[in-house]
Amino acid sequence: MAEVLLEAQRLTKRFGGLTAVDGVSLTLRRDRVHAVIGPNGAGKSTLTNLLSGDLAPTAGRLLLGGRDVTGAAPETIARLGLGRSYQKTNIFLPFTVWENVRLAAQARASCAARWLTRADSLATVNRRAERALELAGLTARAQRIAGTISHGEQRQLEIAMTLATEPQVLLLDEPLAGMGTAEAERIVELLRSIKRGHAVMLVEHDMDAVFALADELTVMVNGRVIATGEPAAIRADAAVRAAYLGEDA
Ligand SMILES: Nc1ncnc2c1ncn2[C@@H]1O[C@H](COP(=O)(O)OP(=O)(O)OP(=O)(O)O)[C@@H](O)[C@H]1O
Repeated sequence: MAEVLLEAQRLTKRFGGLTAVDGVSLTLRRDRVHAVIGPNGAGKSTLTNLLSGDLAPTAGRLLLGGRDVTGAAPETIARLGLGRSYQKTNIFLPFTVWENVRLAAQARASCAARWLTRADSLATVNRRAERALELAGLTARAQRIAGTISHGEQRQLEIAMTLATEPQVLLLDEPLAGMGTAEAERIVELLRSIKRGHAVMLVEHDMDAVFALADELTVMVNGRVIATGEPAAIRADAAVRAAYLGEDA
């Protein structure tokens, strides 16, 4: 079995009287895509925020690379190897594609840079940015202004910016949102290629993409996990079909 990079143990998040995430356990492994699906309001974004440290859990534990990071700040969790993309884009539209990716690479380097000479750190940042652009299939777009590339390319840029921090674990929140079929197919191919070396958690409503990519799925409804397993088992699960796919059990 591939190496475990992230483990959530019975994570819970309450907002006042509402339990948005209710005792969710989840394991992310290197070289695997783990999709989290569920209807609107199921708690997928809240779970993502718990894993990235953007929200602190009310209860439960979070382990990253075997270290307990429960309640740690997002910057600490990012430094320990977790990168995430957001539903709302973080791109600086007036800047070039290259400048956006370089800024993301620089954010990661700011700590390490203290130990390096300026020239070394600059070279490291540039190398990291170039690699991220290449992995995301955007090398040919490097000098374009980010606001002028297509919606699909902007989502690729978002992924490149996440990769530029050189994470081990990637949390991708609806990377296919608002895309046409051809663009979606390109991103599916891209995600398939970047899963090598990374543990990927994919939150996505596009079921074709989910079933094309996922090695494992977790299905959430009302904050709870109702099923976890391989795609074939999830497809066949009566509770999932009834609760989520809208079919009679
Ligand atoms: N900051 C918050 N304060 C109060 N309630 C919240 C907060 N964030 C989320 N919720 C509630 O928690 C529940 C889960 O929301 P969440 O956004 O995690 O679901 P989701 O599965 O990501 O939905 P979608 O697919 O629409 O993005 C919802 O009932 C939502 O209204």
